[in-house]
Amino acid sequence: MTYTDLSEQILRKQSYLCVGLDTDLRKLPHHLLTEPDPVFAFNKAIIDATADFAVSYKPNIAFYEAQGPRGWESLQRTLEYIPADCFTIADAKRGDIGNTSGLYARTFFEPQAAGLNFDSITVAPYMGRDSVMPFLDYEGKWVILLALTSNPGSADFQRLVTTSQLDGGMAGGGGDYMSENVAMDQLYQTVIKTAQTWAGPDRMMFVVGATQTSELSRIRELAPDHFLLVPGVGAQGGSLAEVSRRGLTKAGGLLVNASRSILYASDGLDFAAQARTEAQTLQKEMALYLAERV
Ligand SMILES: O=c1ccn([C@@H]2O[C@H](COP(=O)(O)O)[C@@H](O)[C@H]2O)c(=O)[nH]1
Repeated sequence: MTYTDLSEQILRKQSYLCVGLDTDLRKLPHHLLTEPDPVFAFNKAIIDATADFAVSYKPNIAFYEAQGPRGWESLQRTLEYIPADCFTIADAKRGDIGNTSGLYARTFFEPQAAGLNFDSITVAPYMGRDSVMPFLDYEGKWVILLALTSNPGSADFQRLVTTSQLDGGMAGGGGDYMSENVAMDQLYQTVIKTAQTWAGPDRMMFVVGATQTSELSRIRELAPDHFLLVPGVGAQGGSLAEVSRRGLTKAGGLLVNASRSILYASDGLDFAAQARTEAQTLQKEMALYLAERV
């Protein structure tokens, strides 16, 4: 899916909702456990119930890998079932030396390899350029790079202040605090600046937690046109209003993820109906913010 396609879907559906398919076998409604593939049966019902209000689906790969081969089959079935007008994200957080990243890219982008054909994958940036480029070798596929994550531990490394030489140094651009030829940035800011020399907004997004709204305006300055994947609304308590106020662009520019708050709104027979209500509530709020944006 292209940048323009995604932006058009957002405007058409009046939504930038990404439904996170963090499907935990232990949390499924009991009546589904007799299905041949309970995880797929659950995902199918959730997708049917939420597709009117979502522009994207994000299976978190950990939930499928934890079930061994049958989890992988559930993932394949789920991906095939997601409507073609929705942007698909493999939340896998991969990245390794180039040779190995190439195999990860094959896994998630080449249907004839592992039976998966995602639009995008989340990638950890800390092994640098050569660990990310193999994903970008796949034309039309997207990298979603972890920048400032939603968890408390994001402060351990991502918020550390780093220095870089402006005259031919690493960051390529001005820093938040300047002294002569040295720019000082937080590490996540260096990630955002440097990664923009690897790919443009048409192939790369950044992960920014909904719990990090104090940094969001600065992030928008650093990456004015990039889509941001924003998890952390719902169960993690992030504010959709704040994220939208600081992050929305003319093209939309946001994919806001909610997983548990939608998937597990009810554990009874009405789980899909309750998931639909949760998704619709978020979409209605998003439509208001889309109308208000400059
Ligand atoms: O910074 C990050 C990066 C990824 N995630 C993932 O998003 C979902 C959030 O789930 P909720 O149930 O809506 O909290 C989950 O798959 C995380 O692994 C994140 O939360 N923060």
